[in-house]
Amino acid sequence: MGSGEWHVEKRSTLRNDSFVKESGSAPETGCLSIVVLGASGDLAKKKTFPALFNLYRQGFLNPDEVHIFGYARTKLSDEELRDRIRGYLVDQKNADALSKFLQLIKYVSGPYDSEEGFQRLDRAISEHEISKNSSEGSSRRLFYLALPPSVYPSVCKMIKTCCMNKSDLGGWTRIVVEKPFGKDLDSAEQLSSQIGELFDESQIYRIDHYLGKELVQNMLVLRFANRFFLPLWNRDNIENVQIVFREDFGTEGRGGYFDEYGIIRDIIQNHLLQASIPDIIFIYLQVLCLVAMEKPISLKPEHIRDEKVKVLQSVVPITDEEVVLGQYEGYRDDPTVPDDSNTPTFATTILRIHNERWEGVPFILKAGKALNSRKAEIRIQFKDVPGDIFRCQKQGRNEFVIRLQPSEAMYMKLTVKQPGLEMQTVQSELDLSYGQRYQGVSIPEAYERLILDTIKGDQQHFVRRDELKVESCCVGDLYAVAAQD
Ligand SMILES: NC(=O)C1=CN([C@@H]2O[C@H](COP(=O)(O)OP(=O)(O)OC[C@H]3O[C@@H](n4cnc5c(N)ncnc54)[C@H](OP(=O)(O)O)[C@@H]3O)[C@@H](O)[C@H]2O)C=CC1
Ligand SMILES: O=C1O[C@H](COP(=O)(O)O)[C@@H](O)[C@H](O)[C@H]1O
Repeated sequence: MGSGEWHVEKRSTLRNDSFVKESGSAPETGCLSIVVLGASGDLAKKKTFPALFNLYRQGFLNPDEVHIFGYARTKLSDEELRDRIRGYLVDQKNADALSKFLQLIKYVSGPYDSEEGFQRLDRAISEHEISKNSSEGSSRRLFYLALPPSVYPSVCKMIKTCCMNKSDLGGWTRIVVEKPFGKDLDSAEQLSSQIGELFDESQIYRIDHYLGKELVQNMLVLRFANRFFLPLWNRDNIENVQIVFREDFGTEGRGGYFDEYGIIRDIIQNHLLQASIPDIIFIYLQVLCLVAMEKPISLKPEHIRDEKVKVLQSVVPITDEEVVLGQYEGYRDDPTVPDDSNTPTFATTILRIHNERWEGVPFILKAGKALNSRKAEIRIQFKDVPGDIFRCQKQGRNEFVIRLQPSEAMYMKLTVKQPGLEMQTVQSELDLSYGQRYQGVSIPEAYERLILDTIKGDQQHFVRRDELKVESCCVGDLYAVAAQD
């Protein structure tokens, strides 16, 4: 390879071979049925079906093996469902792939709590399996719950009663559930128990799609494959860590869902921490874990998740003084939001981690909807240089910034000599912007990657039950503050 050239391996080779070797699980083949429950909804059309289409057109879903089923209460024909989602499937230019993909989709309408509907769904899946497996073989059934969490227990019960894979020769049944996983510790535990009575932990994939974002997936590599960071990543060198999520749009008709959960559960608990504050804060806990955790003993999912749990267990209870909540003007104008709603759409809080590495370092989490820009980033701010000899100028701090979106990038802010005859300092950047450095490489959408992981049985980027419990504990204080206000 010439200088300046680089080589991108196919994703399947990149991670999975090493992972499969470590975990000892063999790649699986055979008939695959993917069932999207809540197929009439917002998530299904915006994220789930587009991710499935992208996997299909890149060759990750074999048309000889796969069939996709939509299930929801709304009465629709197969063609009506296809028409609803067609506009969200990107590669409109590749009409052939698009129409072949749409033909793989069938729709079954039924309630979420009646065996009759799920028996019809089971028959549709079985017909597909029989048509694909001329001789009996392993069959794989993936149920994706693109639904409000309130219906998870009944849907899981129906799947267990009516729709499990029947092959004695292998295969599996897996369940993907979306956050928020409950509203507080009690409801999270209750939901976990209800689902846990029906399925093994190895069958349950709790999805937080921020864990599928390229730069979040890069965190372990950055931290543990670079000598640069190893000695600096601690309380001796780091002043604070900021994890920020801003959206420049509001609830847009999702108020019915959002108002019940709020920004803490929507984002902070899930994506940023995966604990339990307004929906936005939920997102942040997982990201925080990746920034703060110790090196796992291997890349095995259980080893990584063990280290994340330790971080969450070390989070100190949040105090009222370190929480600010707000609601954007106009939120209550959304017809799906109650006129007297007090639900926060903005939250900022400080988390403190009581361990040897992080004692005294504030982790500042900020998340908000309908702000003036859209951005998600992790900003590591370093301490000032001791004994600064450039006193004439106020030196900027060193910062390491990981921008998750938009335009994935990471850059280091550092002080250099201003070019010229004078000895003056100036802040500059070492910049790795993905758009420039990896031109022509398409970065997979988070959901693509995570759905592929569920098919491969890799739970590394999903939330384990005990992680969820500790998360809910650590943000429980935040919920309490939100409830007071
Ligand atoms: N939308 C998004 O961008 C994202 C959503 N999520 C998560 O995905 C899940 C689904 O979200 P989303 O698609 O936005 O939600 P929707 O409100 O669009 O609900 C999805 C479907 O569920 C059914 N449904 C809605 N409300 C109820 C109810 N009260 N009881 C029973 N069924 C109901 C409806 O189908 P029908 O009436 O036809 O049965 C609806 O089409 C949530 O857990 C959310 O947190 C996660 C990340 C992003
Ligand atoms: O889970 C959610 O995430 C989206 C933001 O996802 P992004 O990948 O587009 O950044 C957020 O809008 C939504 O409220 C929340 O439920």
